[in-house]
Amino acid sequence: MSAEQHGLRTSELSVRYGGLVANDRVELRVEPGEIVGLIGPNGAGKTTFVDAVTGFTTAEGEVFLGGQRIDGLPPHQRRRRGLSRTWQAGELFGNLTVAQNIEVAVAHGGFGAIVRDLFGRRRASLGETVTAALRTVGLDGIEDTVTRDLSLGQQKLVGVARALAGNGQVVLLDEPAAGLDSQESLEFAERVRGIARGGPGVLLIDHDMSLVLGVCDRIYVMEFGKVIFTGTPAQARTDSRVIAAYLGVPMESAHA
Ligand SMILES: Nc1ncnc2c1ncn2[C@@H]1O[C@H](COP(=O)(O)OP(=O)(O)OP(=O)(O)O)[C@@H](O)[C@H]1O
Repeated sequence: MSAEQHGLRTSELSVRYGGLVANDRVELRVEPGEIVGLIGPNGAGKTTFVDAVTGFTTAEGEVFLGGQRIDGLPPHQRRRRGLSRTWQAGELFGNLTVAQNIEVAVAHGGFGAIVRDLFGRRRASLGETVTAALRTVGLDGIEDTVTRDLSLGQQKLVGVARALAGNGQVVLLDEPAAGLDSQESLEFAERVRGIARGGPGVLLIDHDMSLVLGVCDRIYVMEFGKVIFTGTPAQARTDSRVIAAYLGVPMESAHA
């Protein structure tokens, strides 16, 4: 089976908002177990890409998940097939418990790969699914805590657990580390590594360059809707197009 049969792949994905081409024939792939970064200046089209892939905005082009075309499907069916996301603004209900927040996102029998690893081959109960999702982000034991009582860092991780809990294949994290301090960001990077080790591919969008360059296997850089660079973090640090897109700011200190 070719590598194309796994993970997420887009082909010629374009999004237009009136006269603005917000995504311009984007070719991107995320393999299982791989952490891929998507970076670029404000307004480059990163969130638009996540919206297009997950079905929340109209796009032209093709989206494949596990080798199957999914671009004709509505968002909930893409999620059921194993594609999930977090939202930039967070999407948790502060007055619900952590478990309740995750339960509302769990589609029938989702979270397959990780739960099967942890609990054997039988279908997991809702409670097991919640516990497994929290364990993956290092937050086991807080199921009954009311979400607004958590720190911001913990809330971000609950958002990630919630995305994972409906998911088996690829998770798209849209600025998951925004608002975290540098220590929390380091811990978060460890958690992302743990998630990818568990099987799912991860697409990480963030303005924290030390997080993205430190944790990702490969990086895509987007500018004005186009992918202008693909390569390893080490290659990104010295690529003239990437440096120019960040206005000459050294990559290590380029925070938006
Ligand atoms: N619903 C919309 N209608 C019209 N234009 C939009 C819409 N959503 C985004 N845009 C425009 O598309 C372009 C890409 O926006 P997008 O939010 O995808 O960028 P981004 O790279 O995620 O930015 P940031 O880093 O600030 O989150 C911007 O020019 C933005 O103003």
